[in-house]
Formats: sequence, C-alpha cells, structure tokens
Amino acid sequence: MEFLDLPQLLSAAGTVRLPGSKSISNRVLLLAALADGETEVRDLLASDDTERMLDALQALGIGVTHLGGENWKIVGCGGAFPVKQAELFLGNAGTAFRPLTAALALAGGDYVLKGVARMHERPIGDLVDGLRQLGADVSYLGNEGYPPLHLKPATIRPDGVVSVRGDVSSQFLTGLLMALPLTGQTVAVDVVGELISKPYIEITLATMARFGVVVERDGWQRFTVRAGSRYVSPGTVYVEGDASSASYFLALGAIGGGPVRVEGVGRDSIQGDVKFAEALAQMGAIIETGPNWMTACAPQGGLIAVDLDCNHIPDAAMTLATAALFAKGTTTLRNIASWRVKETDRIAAMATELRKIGAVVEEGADFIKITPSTARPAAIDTYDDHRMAMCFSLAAFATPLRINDPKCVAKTFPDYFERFATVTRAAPVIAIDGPSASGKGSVAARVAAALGFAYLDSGALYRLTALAAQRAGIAWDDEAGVAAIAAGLDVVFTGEDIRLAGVLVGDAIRTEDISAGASKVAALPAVREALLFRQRVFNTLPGLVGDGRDMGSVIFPRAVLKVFLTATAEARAERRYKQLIEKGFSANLPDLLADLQQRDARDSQRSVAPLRQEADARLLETTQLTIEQAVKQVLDWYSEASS
Ligand SMILES: Nc1ncnc2c1ncn2[C@@H]1O[C@H](COP(=O)(O)OP(=O)(O)O)[C@@H](O)[C@H]1O
Ligand SMILES: Nc1ccn([C@H]2C[C@H](O)[C@@H](COP(=O)(O)OP(=O)(O)O)O2)c(=O)n1
Repeated sequence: MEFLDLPQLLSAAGTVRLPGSKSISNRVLLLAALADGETEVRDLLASDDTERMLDALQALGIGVTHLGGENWKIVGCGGAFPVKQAELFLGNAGTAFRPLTAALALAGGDYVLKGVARMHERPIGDLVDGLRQLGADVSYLGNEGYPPLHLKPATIRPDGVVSVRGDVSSQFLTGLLMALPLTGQTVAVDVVGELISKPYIEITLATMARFGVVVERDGWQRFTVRAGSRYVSPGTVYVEGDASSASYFLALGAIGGGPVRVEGVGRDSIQGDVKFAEALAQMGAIIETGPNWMTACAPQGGLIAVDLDCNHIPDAAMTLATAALFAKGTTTLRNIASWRVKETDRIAAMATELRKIGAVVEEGADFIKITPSTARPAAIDTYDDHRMAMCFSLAAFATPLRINDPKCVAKTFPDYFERFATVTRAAPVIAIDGPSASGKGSVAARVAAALGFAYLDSGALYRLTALAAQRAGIAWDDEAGVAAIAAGLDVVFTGEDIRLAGVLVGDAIRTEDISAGASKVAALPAVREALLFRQRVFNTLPGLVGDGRDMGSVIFPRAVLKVFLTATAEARAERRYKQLIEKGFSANLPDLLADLQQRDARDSQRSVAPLRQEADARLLETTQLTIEQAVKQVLDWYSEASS
C-alpha cells in the first residue's frame, strides 16, 4: 500500500488558491448538460468525482470539450439525452450518482447505474421512492434500497406532490429538484423529517437559478417547480473554490500560527461550508474574510474546545475533529449522523484513527467527543475517504505520522499534499551520512546537543536488528525472518541508553561481529523498509540530527542540511582501532582496515539506499580535522541553511 510519512510540523503560513467546489462542479455539469445552449464552465474541479460525471455525460451523448486548464465546454441537450441506452460507472461519486439517477429516471431511456463497492452500500431508497411517486420505473440490481440501479422508460405522471425524506442525505432532495423541470409539469416536493445539510440545498437552488429555473420554497418543508420551467445556459459559469477544501488550510493557520490565506471562497460564497470559519473562530482562531478570500491565524493562548451542532457543515466538521487535538478541553461535534453514510462510516473511522494517535474519543449514533492527550506516532488508515486523509494531515502538528493511501485525496483535491507542503514548515532535520568511523556519530551527537535537537543513531537500529536476529537464531541472510525481527524490535532510546526488550544493550551492539551482521542485514530491502517509519518518527520538534548511510537520500530527503562526512580509510581504521582499545576490546589494525574496506564496499554497492554522497549533500572531509572543528563546520552550515 502506498503511504506518505509526515514529520512533526512547526508552523503554517502562506496562500492557497483553492480548487473548484465539488458540489458546485457536478451540479453545474449536469444542469449545463440538461440546458438549452452551450455553457462554458470555468475553474471546474479536476478530480475523480467530476471525471465520473464528465464521463457519464459523454456516454449519454452530451458534447463535452476540454478547453484547457480547468475550463470546459458543455453542449446542452435541452432536456433529452441523445443516448437512450447506457451503462454508467460512477465510482464513489455521490454528487454524480444521486442527481443522475433522478435525471435519467425521468429521461425515458434504459440505463444501468453502478459504482464501487462502497457506493453500493450507500442508501438511495428514499430518492427511488420519490421517483416512483412520479411514475419512474426504477429497480434494484443488488440489495433493496441500494445501488446498482436499473432505470427503464416509463410514463411520468406527476400528480402534484412528491414526498422525500430529508433526514438521511440532502442529496436525495437535490437530485429530485434538479430533475423536476424534465417533467414539464408543476410538481411540489414535501420534505419528510427534518431536512439535514440545508446549505447544500441552497447550493442546489442557487445553481438552478443560474440556469434559469426558480424553485419556490416554503420554509424547508415544501419546494415547488412550476410547469414550463426549462434550463437555459447562462453562457459562462465560474465555479467557486471548494469551501470544504478551504477548511484544512484555515485549520492549519489556526493551529500552526498563520496567517494562512485561502482564495476562491469568502463572504460571498453560496457554499454552506464557509461557515466552518465561524466554528473555527469559536475555537479561538483569528479569522478574517473578504468577498472571495479568508485568512486564519492561531490565537495567543491556543485553541479551546467547543460543543457544536454541525448539521449545517457536515463535511467541514470533520476538520474540527482533528483540530480538536489542539484545543484545550473536550470537543463535542453533534448532529452528524450523516457521517455514517458517506464515503465510509466517518464517525467510526474518525474515532478509530484518533485513538491510534492517543486521543480519548467517545462516539455515538450521531456525535463524537474528542479529548486530546499525549500524541504518539501511528499509521493512519484512510478508508478510501479523501477527507480522512486531509483531516489527519493536521494531526502532524502533534506527532509525526504515516498516512496510508494518500492518493485517495484525488476524489476532490488531487494535489492536496503538494499544497499542504507549500504552507507548512516541518521540524528541521540535519542528515549526516558517511562511511564507518568517519566520525558521524560523534559529530551528530554533539551538533544535536548544541542545538537542543534529538539525535538518531540509525546504525544502532541495524545493529540491534542484527543482534536480535542472532539471539532469535535467525540467519542474517534470511530476509523475511530478519525483516520480521526489525518490524517488531522492542527498543527504547533514552539519551545514550538503548534497551532491547527492556534490557540495557550497552556495547553488545558495538562488537566487530555485530558490525559485520549490521552491514549484512542493512543490505536487505525488506529490513530497510521495516525500519523506515521507525526512523521517521524521530523527526519531531524542535529538530533532529540523524546519522547513517541514507539519512539525506531516503529517510529524510527534505532535510534542511545534508552532510557527507568522510575521512581516508586509513584514518578511519586508526580511529576505530583506538575506540575499540579504549572500550577494552582486542583489535588489530590491518584486520580493521580490511574489514572497514569490505564494509565500505558492501554499504556502497548494495542496490537499496547505497552509501554515497548525494548531489545536494555537502562534503566534510575530516582526515585533518578534530571533532570540534567538524562540529563547528556543521553548525555553521546549519545556521546558513536555516537563515
Ligand atoms: N575528526 C575526528 N578526528 C579524530 N577522531 C575522530 C574524529 N571524528 C571521530 N573521531 C573518533 O573516531 C571514532 C569513530 O567515530 P564515530 O563517531 O563512532 O564514527 P561513525 O559514527 O562514523 O562510525 C570515535 O572514537 C571518535 O572519537
Ligand atoms: N542509515 C544507515 C545506518 C547504518 N547502516 C548500516 C551500515 C553499517 O554497516 C551498519 C552499522 O552502522 P553504523 O553507523 O552503526 O556503523 P559505523 O559506526 O559507521 O561502523 O548499518 C545503513 O545501512 N544505513
């Protein structure tokens, strides 16, 4: 499985131009397809969900032309799709599936609508019931009440009023409303139960109005579309930036200092999720808004917990759940039952993953309560849910973490993590790589002490793996066996002390035998893989100095400073000789030199993470230098690199 490792974050500031709103994009595409005339759609969101809609429209015979960038031309069909028989695959795109179901059920053709497995677990029965009241012929191909669906031609006989439930997903009402002009008659929709996510209905009404259809509204209970309503292209439509996507960046500013500015949505937005900014302000964040921009900064004393009804911001509220990790007290998010029928059961997923990083979480049918506690690194599962991946990126302010399957963000925000990187600063790393006995450990530990940073002796992990394998009777060339040992290493570093399975290791990992074993196990790709995340979790505040062979190339490629530390083989053999004698080991200089040359060769010739000076690493030749001189040089380079 693909993953993305995030270091602990230090701060956030900058500006992000948001991608187009998913909700607006897919509504505009469908209405442009149903309208009379051509529509130029500008700033459309480029994502999986909009691709599913564009593909479906093309399959239905709609003229779709990419004008370059985020701009598209849609040739409307005036309410009659040219293709009367089709099978459409809509992935996990609810914003494509529900409205297309409604429009196609009234379109007089024979259509099959399918999605991914999760889409087939997301209820659609309430919408189908509504459509059947209009005479539509809709049947379930799998489970009753769920996609896939078969829609057949039918006589549509609107008899005035249709009832639809409003308390499961507002997308059912959205789908129905957008399809009603296709009946040509006056139809009223009565909402049964409390309508949730009202702001999404506002987006629907505003978008329909942009295409010339005005829906009469009686509170949130009854919506009427008059006979003769027709969609007409407004010519050009600009899609607003995505307000839900804005939530991650505003939260970054609120947690990481800021200011973080988002452009593309603001005070004038038609999207309900802009209200997320108000929720963040209640947590203490300093928010400013303009017509189409917003900024967020962290408050002096840090964020504070809130108890909020989130019915009006169901998607953006997820962002509050991870922002709660940085708020004093217990945050309660209420009235969020719809989370359970989204891309995944978001209440369960959020609770499980927040607990992994140490938060105390209570969940109920329609609420979640989060109390922060000491954070610990973890690998976060994302459940094929873009918002899980984006929400948990915020948690990196508390701890380094791994995001599994980060590409699931493509559903609404394909380049999310690239943008995230441009507005965040991570805890700095100084990477010191070089051959055996070049002085890496001595220099790295002193540099770390001078800066107050943590120190990672990565070689010790390979040495510990070799030792633990030896103790377990596993041969050093048994890749799977040694990798399992590496993955399960029970090791605790405290200052200079290293404990393996609770017992002090001392010099047992420094013998020449274990040195040779370490070099052998280090050549096994599965072992390196198993030790990757274990090393990256050292990347915490205020900073880290890591020494080894691949600190700058593989483990911390974004290190602020990379140093390749070396000395002649003779000088290194002599240093090692002295070191061993001082420790009371017996040693022989010619043997040491031969051993060291053999190890240099093995470390630099292996296929994975070979020892070599990277193009972006600075060379520090120490044959003629004292340790103090070498340390000073690294500190000078660091202050240069970080200024
Ligand atoms: N520049 C230097 N000049 C002289 N001795 C050094 C220098 N750097 C390191 N040493 C000594 O060499 C030995 C090996 O250094 P160490 O830091 O353990 O190397 P590495 O971590 O690269 O294997 C230590 O005893 C250390 O004190
Ligand atoms: N990041 C690292 C660190 C060490 N190794 C390998 C290379 C060495 O043969 C062993 C032991 O590393 P260590 O840095 O402790 O060895 P030296 O002190 O340099 O002799 O592990 C590695 O492959 N990658």
